[in-house]
Amino acid sequence: MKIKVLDTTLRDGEQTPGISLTASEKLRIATKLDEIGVNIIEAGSAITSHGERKSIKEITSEGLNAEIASFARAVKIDVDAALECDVDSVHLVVPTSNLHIEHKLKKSKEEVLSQAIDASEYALDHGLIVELSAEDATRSEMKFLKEIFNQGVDVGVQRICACDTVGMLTPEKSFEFYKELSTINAPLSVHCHNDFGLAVANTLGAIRAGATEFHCTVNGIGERAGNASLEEIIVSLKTLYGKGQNYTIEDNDSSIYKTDINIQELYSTSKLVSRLTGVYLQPNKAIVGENAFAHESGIHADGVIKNAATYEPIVPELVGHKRKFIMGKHIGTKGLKNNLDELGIKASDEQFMEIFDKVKALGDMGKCVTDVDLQAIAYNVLELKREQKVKLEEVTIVSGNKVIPTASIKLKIDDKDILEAGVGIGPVDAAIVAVKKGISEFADVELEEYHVDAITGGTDALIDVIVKLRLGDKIISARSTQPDIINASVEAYLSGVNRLLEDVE
Ligand SMILES: CC(=O)SCCNC(=O)CCNC(=O)[C@H](O)C(C)(C)COP(=O)(O)OP(=O)(O)OC[C@H]1O[C@@H](n2cnc3c(N)ncnc32)[C@H](O)[C@@H]1OP(=O)(O)O
Ligand SMILES: CC(=O)C(=O)O
Repeated sequence: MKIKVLDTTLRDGEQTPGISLTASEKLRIATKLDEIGVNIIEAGSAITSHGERKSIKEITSEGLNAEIASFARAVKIDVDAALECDVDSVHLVVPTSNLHIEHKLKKSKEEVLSQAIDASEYALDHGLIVELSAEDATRSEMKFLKEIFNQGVDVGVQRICACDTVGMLTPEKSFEFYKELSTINAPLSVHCHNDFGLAVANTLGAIRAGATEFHCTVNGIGERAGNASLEEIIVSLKTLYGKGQNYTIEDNDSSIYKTDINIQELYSTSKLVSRLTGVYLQPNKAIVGENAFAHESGIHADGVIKNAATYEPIVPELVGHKRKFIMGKHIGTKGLKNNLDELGIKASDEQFMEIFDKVKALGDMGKCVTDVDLQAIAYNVLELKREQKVKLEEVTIVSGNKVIPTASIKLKIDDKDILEAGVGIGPVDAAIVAVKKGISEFADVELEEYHVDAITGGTDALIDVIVKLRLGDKIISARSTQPDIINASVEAYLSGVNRLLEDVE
């Protein structure tokens, strides 16, 4: 059965407190959603502001394949605002629970019903596709809900949607609820919120019951605890309702439920949305979190090395992610051997056990060992010394409340002095910009992640910086711990760069 995807990252997702995307950021996300096969993009809520209308217009003028929708209340001005943006459709929302009708709208049911139908007719008369949506549907009287939907269908709305606005469903109730609504003569859509952490399960329940479209957001962002997450639903539909663990890209059409989504782009889409919205992903987020395919425990790493299926429900490459073996307290010998092999380090049995003991000791101190830490430990044990290609000679920062943060940097690269300067959003950014310029002749190293932690809490704390750097396909993590955030950042960056450049040579 074909299931349509309405992605509302740019509307409900943007309603996450604190998020406000610029028009160009919205366009980048919309373009990505279109590329990965989203059928309907809810680009925003046109009535919201002048800026919102500008963003939606930029998206509608892009000629994307997806249907572009605007949220609209059941009022003429909202539909007019949507029309001004040249959208294809409106997600026309009307509250249906007594609670919302009496306390929020302060209207009677009859008034709400005629408001919904009038607004639907108005939108249809102006050439829009209408998805008539019931807000707080799951706390509404079924009789009234059906009445609104049936009257909507009678005047020509193309789709209906029932929203679990405050996440009150359970998977069982969801199945029953959407089963009942699936008897209405129109494609049925499900919109679930995650207040009890059940948005994805409830969405799947609704699809099992006959919903043929679901609403979702990338990374599950949205009001309060968020919405049902695109990546979790897609992977569940393709694998759990298909060939399970044996699912491969070639099996795209083998699942009971088929979507147009390119599953291999889910991780890159998640990263894009996380970066542009500034909503940092919890590491244990299913499918796309940094730990979703990371293994520290020795028993797990050993199992995964022998056969990944032992501790991975799907291979990470399926969603464009990567497997990682983390080095900490719980590491075992196989996991460590794997990481040393990846770094190209060969050790005798005795040397290996010495490296292993040192990693365990750091783990006991609460440390997580980065690739560069492991390399340093191994070189120490193996009594190897490698010359660093890029050495930091000087870094100077100018920063304050009345200047653009500026950094000048002196590097020694293969005994050649390099002087560079850079400006940035803050002093750390300026320093990294300057370093990046300094090494640009040798390598284009991308900073993929930057984490900073004040270890001892106060303003005089030791600063622990961990960076993740990419050079082509090669990704490396590196750290520096120092009292000064600029020095720690530059040192962590350069130690990662040196490690990456060793591989190039
Ligand atoms: C569950 C959801 O996600 S709903 C979507 C939430 N999204 C938004 O709120 C988008 C951003 N919102 C905004 O920019 C503003 O709230 C606007 C422009 C929509 C409205 O602003 P204002 O006119 O100042 O109204 P305000 O936001 O204070 O109150 C909302 C009004 O809409 C009414 N309303 C709420 N939902 C609906 C609806 N679906 N249909 C018709 N009217 C509605 C409320 O009753 C209230 O009207 P009232 O003051 O006459 O009682
Ligand atoms: C419409 C909507 O976003 C909701 O009811 O949750």
